[in-house]
Amino acid sequence: MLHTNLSRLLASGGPKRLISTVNKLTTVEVNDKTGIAILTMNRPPVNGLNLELLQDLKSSIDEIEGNKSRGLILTSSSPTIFSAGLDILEMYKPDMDRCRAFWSQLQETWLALYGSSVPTAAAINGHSPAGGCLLATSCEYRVMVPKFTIGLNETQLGMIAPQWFMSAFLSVLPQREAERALNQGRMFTTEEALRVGLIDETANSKEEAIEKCAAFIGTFAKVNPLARSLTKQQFRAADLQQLKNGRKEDLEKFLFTVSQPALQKGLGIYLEGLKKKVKKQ
Ligand SMILES: CC/C=C\C/C=C\C/C=C\CC/C=C/CC(=O)SCCNC(=O)CCNC(=O)[C@H](O)C(C)(C)COP(=O)(O)OP(=O)(O)OC[C@H]1O[C@@H](n2cnc3c(N)ncnc32)[C@H](O)[C@@H]1OP(=O)(O)O
Repeated sequence: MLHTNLSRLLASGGPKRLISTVNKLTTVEVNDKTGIAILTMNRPPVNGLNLELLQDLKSSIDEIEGNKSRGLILTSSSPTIFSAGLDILEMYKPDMDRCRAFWSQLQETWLALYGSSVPTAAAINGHSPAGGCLLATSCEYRVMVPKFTIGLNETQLGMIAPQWFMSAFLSVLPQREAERALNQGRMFTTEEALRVGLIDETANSKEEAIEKCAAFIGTFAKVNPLARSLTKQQFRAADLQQLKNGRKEDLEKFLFTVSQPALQKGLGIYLEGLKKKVKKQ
């Protein structure tokens, strides 16, 4: 079968062409034979989504859209973290001009990924909280390696996930499951995520996860690309439009939220907790 051959080729490490080294925090590798692009996040230690990583992600997505790749697989160069979500340092004691640019870029990058015309899949090779989960659920397919966690934990930080985070989550999970998980700020283990349908498959390694993502993308090999992409866009149009219409209001809500002293206090305590955890190990 064509898609099986595609995934074998990709996994075999077959002929790969590095077509972009321009961005500092992401790389794009397109397999010459399969035409599938692997977009890798590379911002140690945890792929925290700061302004620059979000800019590089957006520019890599644009590049993949422009070079006629047959699909996009999003993954991470870290062996244990897909993405730790938004870089909390962008929200803690922020410079308000940068904070504005940061949130606007997050909106821009999400619109590009969720609305991408090429088939998208996430090879989740590590923990994927909050913004990491947003990236994964914005893709059409998810394959995750065991012993990691994924979910929208915003309420655990005293924050509210914006409507468009919920839209991506709701494109994967039924409303009842999604509502409960968001209210709890629940992080799912790989096994739990598979059980509820937050991920589609598990894989024993990053390579196998990429292979399974490639197999998913291969299922479109015989489908008319324009018909496929317009169908996808119709499914996602209302979610995309909702943010496009409300971008300014969403930005103002975010800036208001981060300027609240109670939120700043909470973030400070949360960051301290992350650092203490490091010292204990
Ligand atoms: C009505 C209102 C309507 C709408 C609302 C409007 C606006 C909404 C407002 C706000 C929305 C905000 C949305 C936020 C979404 C997010 O993404 S918030 C970020 C959430 N992320 C997390 O909670 C993850 C925290 N990190 C971890 O759990 C662990 O680090 C992780 C499991 C990822 C990895 O663990 P481990 O391998 O053990 O690594 P360490 O914990 O040791 O971490 C290494 C260093 O990295 C630092 N770090 C980790 N995560 C982050 C992060 N997200 N941001 C910044 N820094 C991070 C950690 O402190 C360590 O730093 P050190 O080396 O000690 O300096």
